[in-house]
Amino acid sequence: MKLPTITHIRAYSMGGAAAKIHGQGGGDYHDQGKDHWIDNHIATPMSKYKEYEQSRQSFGLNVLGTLVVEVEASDGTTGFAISTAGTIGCFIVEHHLSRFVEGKRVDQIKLIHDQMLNSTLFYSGGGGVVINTISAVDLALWDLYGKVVKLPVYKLLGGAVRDEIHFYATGARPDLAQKMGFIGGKLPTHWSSAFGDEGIEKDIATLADMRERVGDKFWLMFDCWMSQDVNYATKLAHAAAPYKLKWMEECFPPNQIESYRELKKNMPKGMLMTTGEHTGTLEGFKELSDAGVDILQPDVGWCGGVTSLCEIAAIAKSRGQLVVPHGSSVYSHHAVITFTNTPFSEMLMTAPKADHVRPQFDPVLLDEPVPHDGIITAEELDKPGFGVELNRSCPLERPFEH
Ligand SMILES: C[C@H](O)[C@H](O)[C@@H](O)[C@@H](O)C(=O)O
Ligand SMILES: [Mg+2]
Repeated sequence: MKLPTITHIRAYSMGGAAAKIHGQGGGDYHDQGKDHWIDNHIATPMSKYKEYEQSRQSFGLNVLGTLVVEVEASDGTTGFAISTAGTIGCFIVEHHLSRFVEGKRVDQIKLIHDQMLNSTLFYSGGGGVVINTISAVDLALWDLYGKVVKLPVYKLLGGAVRDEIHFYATGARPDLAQKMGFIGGKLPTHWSSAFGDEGIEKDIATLADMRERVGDKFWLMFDCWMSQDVNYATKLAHAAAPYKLKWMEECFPPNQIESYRELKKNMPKGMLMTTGEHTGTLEGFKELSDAGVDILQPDVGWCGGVTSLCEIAAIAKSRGQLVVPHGSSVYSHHAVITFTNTPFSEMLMTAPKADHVRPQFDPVLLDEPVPHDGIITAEELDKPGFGVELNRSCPLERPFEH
């Protein structure tokens, strides 16, 4: 089969500080409207500042906005993907990365990936918005390739190793998630080292209440979003053990490898330590794996795309560790269903009260699949590419053209 070449790459943004319309959700799923659980006194490294304690949007968590990357082939087929990079990402795609994409064949994804990574090293530092942007291009290329050869991405990656993906839910209401058929509920912590022992008491009270509601078998986890120090995390883990907390997630910033190593030694035996959603390089994941992280949690839109996610999964596999990507919808589903060390996955509840299942990247992806009874089947993923289309009625802007 003679494969077409890529003739155009285009970048659009939605939301974020540069946009007129906010609270749309989308690729930057923290860019939600008012009274949303995801912006209600969640503990962060900024919690120590009174003015930034209540809301993560107040310190700019939704400042970037959604990046949409669209690629077009010489046969007219288009592919696209999204991530969290907004207008900055549009600039990088149009004025820098486009030169590595246009003119290549649709199957030259790994070559393009390596050129994007190496050509941006002088300003990416190996992570952050540059890697988010590269991830969106990589995902768009996989989508285009699948749509050209009329195969789902998971089949391009070697096929499913299981018939279904089972999900835990992240949100304020694990008790409701249990009723929806999820296998567990991950609670954001609302307090942190900045609040001392009182913070531990308050989050433990929430955990105890949830354990009462869900019974003994349902998984409960804490997501600590980089807000702790080793001593606080150690005390919280031991206080949580009687309530069968399954894991402590992202207690520290991504580069505090020694803190993770220390916490792993201090934690109650059997409790898992997880992290990775804000790490953007293979080297970073290797260091976390070396530090004893039990579950690596890359975000496929923030770690280098599917191409990088497959390499990260191999790092975990080489040590008998799991890779359970941070919630990233179809972009993660198509990869994890081909991974033997991903026994379950994450569904981020973006409904404002976490009381029903809303597509994570709503409203940007048309036909975005969601778990039913906590499950998505391989069959539901059986559509070309990532199986979704761009909702062109969204307020998308193309700020730069190359
Ligand atoms: C719920 C957490 O605070 C974050 O908002 C979430 O995006 C992430 O940490 C997660 O693991 O889902
Ligand atoms: Mg997390």
